Amino acid sequence: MVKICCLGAGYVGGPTMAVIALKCPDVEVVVVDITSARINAWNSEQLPIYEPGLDDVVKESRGRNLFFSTDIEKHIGEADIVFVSVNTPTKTQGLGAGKAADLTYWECAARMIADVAKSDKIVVEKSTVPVKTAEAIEKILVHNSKGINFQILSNPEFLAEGTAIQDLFNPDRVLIGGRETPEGKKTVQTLKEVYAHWVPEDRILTTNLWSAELSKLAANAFLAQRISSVNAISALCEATGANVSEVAYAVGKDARIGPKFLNASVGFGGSCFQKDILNLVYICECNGLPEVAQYWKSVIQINDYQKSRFVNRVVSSMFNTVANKKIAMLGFAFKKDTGDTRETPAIDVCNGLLGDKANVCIYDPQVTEDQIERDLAMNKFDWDHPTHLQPMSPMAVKKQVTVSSDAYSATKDAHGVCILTEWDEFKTLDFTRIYEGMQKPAFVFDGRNVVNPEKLQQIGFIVYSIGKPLDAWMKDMPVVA
Ligand SMILES: NC(=O)c1ccc[n+]([C@@H]2O[C@H](COP(=O)([O-])OP(=O)(O)OC[C@H]3O[C@@H](n4cnc5c(N)ncnc54)[C@H](O)[C@@H]3O)[C@@H](O)[C@H]2O)c1
Ligand SMILES: O=c1ccn([C@@H]2O[C@H](COP(=O)(O)OP(=O)(O)O[C@H]3O[C@H](CO)[C@@H](O)[C@H](O)[C@H]3O)[C@@H](O)[C@H]2O)c(=O)[nH]1
Repeated sequence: MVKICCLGAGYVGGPTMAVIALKCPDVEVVVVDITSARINAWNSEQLPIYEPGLDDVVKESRGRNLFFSTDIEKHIGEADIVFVSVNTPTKTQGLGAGKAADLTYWECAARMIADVAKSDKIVVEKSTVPVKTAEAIEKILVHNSKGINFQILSNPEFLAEGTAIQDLFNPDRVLIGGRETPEGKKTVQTLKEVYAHWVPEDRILTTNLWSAELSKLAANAFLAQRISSVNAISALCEATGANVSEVAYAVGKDARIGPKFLNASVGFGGSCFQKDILNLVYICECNGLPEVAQYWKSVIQINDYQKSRFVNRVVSSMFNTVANKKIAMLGFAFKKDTGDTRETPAIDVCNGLLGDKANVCIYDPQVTEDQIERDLAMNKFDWDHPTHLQPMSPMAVKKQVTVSSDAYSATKDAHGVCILTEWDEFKTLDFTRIYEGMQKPAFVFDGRNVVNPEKLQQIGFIVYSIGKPLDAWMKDMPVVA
């Protein structure tokens, strides 16, 4: 029986390994982590992450050929294939701070593998890493082990949160990069056989190591670039009376462009896009390519612009002040169907409103009050660090922020409602009831284009929808971006 051990029981390690175990009953999969609370949760009824379909997948394999453990040494020792899916956040200090990937966790993992391995192993990069990381990892493994043969593969993960299970069941592609030596090719084949249990062969791509590592950063950069492109156009739509949904539809009808990933929004969030583009920018700078670095940096600059544009629109529409006004925030997660708040635009929007002295009342179906407090107390780029390293929530957050358990109480007596996550339940809210409970004039600022602006205007709301023709109320109001 092939034995797999995965270091890192997070958003990637957990679901990915659960699917491998489900699809390959002849393979034993053990997911290990340094955080025992996370492992305990994976072994309980309340999994540590919310992901549609995940519970069923875990239930079917857990205890059969899927295990979660904190005994890292034992399971690395027994494994034939060691996946490493530890976090690779943006560095917050020192050389490359705010841009470069922090490989501390990866290096620790590699040293641990070298330390405890007593038999040959295939080590698989599952985390997103800078191109050429495999070379450094190989050196650590070789220099610190006693004659053991390590083969390294790059197998970046392309799942998106909220659709992780369907993405893993039916991936557009699985990418495996390896050394172009006979042994390297054999190793690629071994991993290919694992995925071949359920992924059609023509979707399993094999490349050299550097192409695989770089393809992951490039794919995220391309995806984020589409969002920044449509968001940039959304600002022009508001200035001219064009409708961004109509423009995106017309543009996306061109088969060369395609319709996906063209939804204008308050900005992209999540643990990957910003981090990976910053990493790409840093790599370009280190390779003497400042123009290329600037090109990708602009994707993030437009994203930051979009978030501040949204806050400024809220404040300027409400008589240029939100001081002491209750603003309801519907949605805090970075997208629907996840409880993940890493780099969610809601943090920036909330901070912007708090800076203008608003009282913000937040409702999100999957995000806890504790999480919101932690997020609002964090410095930028602190998001992917262990909980115990995060600063405590300051009193200001406690004073100005409340969390509600439903949309109706969150919006009660509010002056304005900001929609920041496209949860399905927000599409079917009773907005007449919400309007009746609010201060007048009542505003809705839709950062995800989930409501029908005309219908809400008929109820009496003043409505702002990203990139849509402006409400008469806002037409002549200058907005400083
Ligand atoms: N989240 C996503 O949707 C996604 C998708 C594709 C790729 N990625 C990439 O995958 C990697 C992991 O992302 P994530 O979202 O799962 O992160 P995460 O923070 O949810 O999980 C990482 C886990 O690794 C553990 N860890 C750290 N050092 C360890 C060690 N030495 N041994 C064992 N466990 C250790 C941490 O305790 C944590 O539980 C990142 O590089 C990320 O860029 C993420
Ligand atoms: O048209 C769109 C599509 C997405 N978003 C936003 O973009 C962010 C990221 O969304 P998405 O890409 O769906 O989720 P992630 O889980 O961040 O997944 C991305 O990042 C992962 C981590 O690297 C990759 O594996 C995935 O392929 C890649 O889609 C979210 O805030 C979305 O709301 C938009 O604003 N408009």
